[in-house]
Amino acid sequence: MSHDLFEAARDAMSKAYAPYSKFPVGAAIRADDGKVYVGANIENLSFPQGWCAEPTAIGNMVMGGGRKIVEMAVIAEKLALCPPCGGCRQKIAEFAGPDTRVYLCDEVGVQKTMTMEELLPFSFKTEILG
Ligand SMILES: O=c1ccn([C@H]2C[C@H](O)[C@@H](CO)O2)c(=O)[nH]1
Ligand SMILES: [Zn+2]
Repeated sequence: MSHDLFEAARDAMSKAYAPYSKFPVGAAIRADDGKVYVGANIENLSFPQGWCAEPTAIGNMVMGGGRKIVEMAVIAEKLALCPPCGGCRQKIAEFAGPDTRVYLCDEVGVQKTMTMEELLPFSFKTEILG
C-alpha cells in the first residue's frame, strides 16, 4: 500500500467526532476512478445513531463518482487496530471484490493486511450455490 492512503486515513481520523467512545477511527479508499475518498466515525448522544468511519468513506466515494474499492485503509489511534465491524464488512463487500485488500493500521503504519474474502467469508449472495 502506498503511503498516501495511510496518510489520508490518518488525516481523516483527526476529523472523527467521537466524544463518547473517545475511539477515533479513520478510513481511506482508493477507488476505481483513481481518487482517494476518506471518512471518520461520527457519533451521537443517542448512541446507536452514530456510525463508523467506513460508511462515511463509502458514502463520499459513491457521491464523488467512485464505484469500486480498489484498496482501503482503516486506522485507529493509540496503537489499537480497528478491524471493521460486522456491519462495515457487509458495506465494504458491496463495493469490493474477494481480493480487495483492506489494510488495518495504527498510528505507526500498516499492521495487518486482509482480503475481503478473509474479512467476510461465505458472504450473503442471492445466487444459488453451485
Ligand atoms: O468498524 C468500525 C468499528 C467501530 N468504529 C467506531 C464506532 C464508534 O464510534 C467507535 C467505538 O466503537 O469506533 C468504526 O468507525 N469502525
Ligand atoms: Zn463498523
